[in-house]
Amino acid sequence: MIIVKVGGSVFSDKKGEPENFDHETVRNIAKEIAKFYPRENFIVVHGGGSFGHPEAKKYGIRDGLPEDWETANFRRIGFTETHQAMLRANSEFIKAFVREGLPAFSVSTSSVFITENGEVAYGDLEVVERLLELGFIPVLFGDVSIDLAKGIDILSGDQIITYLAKMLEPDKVIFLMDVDGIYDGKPGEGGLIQSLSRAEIGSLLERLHCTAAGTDVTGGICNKLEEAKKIAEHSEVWFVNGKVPGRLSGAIRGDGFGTRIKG
Ligand SMILES: Nc1ncnc2c1ncn2[C@@H]1O[C@H](COP(=O)(O)OP(=O)(O)OP(=O)(O)O)[C@@H](O)[C@H]1O
Ligand SMILES: C=C(C)CCOP(=O)(O)O
Repeated sequence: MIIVKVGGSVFSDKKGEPENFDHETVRNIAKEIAKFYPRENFIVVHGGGSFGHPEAKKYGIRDGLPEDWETANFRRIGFTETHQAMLRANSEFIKAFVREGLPAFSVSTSSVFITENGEVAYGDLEVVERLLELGFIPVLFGDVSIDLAKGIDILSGDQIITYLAKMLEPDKVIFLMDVDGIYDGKPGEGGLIQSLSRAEIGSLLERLHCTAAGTDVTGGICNKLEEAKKIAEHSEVWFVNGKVPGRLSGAIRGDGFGTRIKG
């Protein structure tokens, strides 16, 4: 089984208009998956991009539910609005996949996982496992979450993947990004790292100063590398450019262009 994370920067321009969606890129991703399905089983997880992140930021969802009723209710409305924005992004994914004959099925992350300070506290994967057994492609997404410590929070797609990898032990986890892989520095400045061991991630994080978070509410490239370090305990991890046709196929075959992380 292969888990594919479609980064928010792949399917939308995070600095562009709210809720912009790159239909052509997602159609190409679906076409590439269709070349391997059903020989391979897939779980797809997508990020927030220009859908979830602006709403989450506007309503301060990561700050949780305060005592003050007015502010708490503002955030409750924001919790709902952010989830609805993510459902709209998810619906575009499902439509694109179904058009390519892929039985993609939407699974709402906020109905499966409970967090504690933004980390998965527990998740009930029975539905996901049964969907896989029945030949479906479960499609999850970064979402709002009920949080044991803060009341509400955001659960990033990258953290969902870490939990799925730990519980389901996929053969491979592939992160699709809008750049060619992980760079030793800022993209365009540092060189592309084609191969990385799990043990080398710590020193890379130090070299990157983890300042690449940009406008994301869930931590950008640093969070991604932190999660990749945990995932590599269970599976091979790839970071490839999801905007360039053929790169996903290369990672699925195992001879692709991008960054490969081994345990
Ligand atoms: N050293 C680096 N290597 C690779 N990308 C980097 C690096 N430093 C900064 N970046 C930036 O990180 C971005 C990817 O992180 P980002 O959080 O936007 O990923 P995403 O998975 O597309 O988004 P989301 O979390 O919304 O799903 C790239 O667009 C890239 O410009
Ligand atoms: C902001 C929301 C709702 C989802 C965040 O998920 P990510 O883009 O995978 O970090």
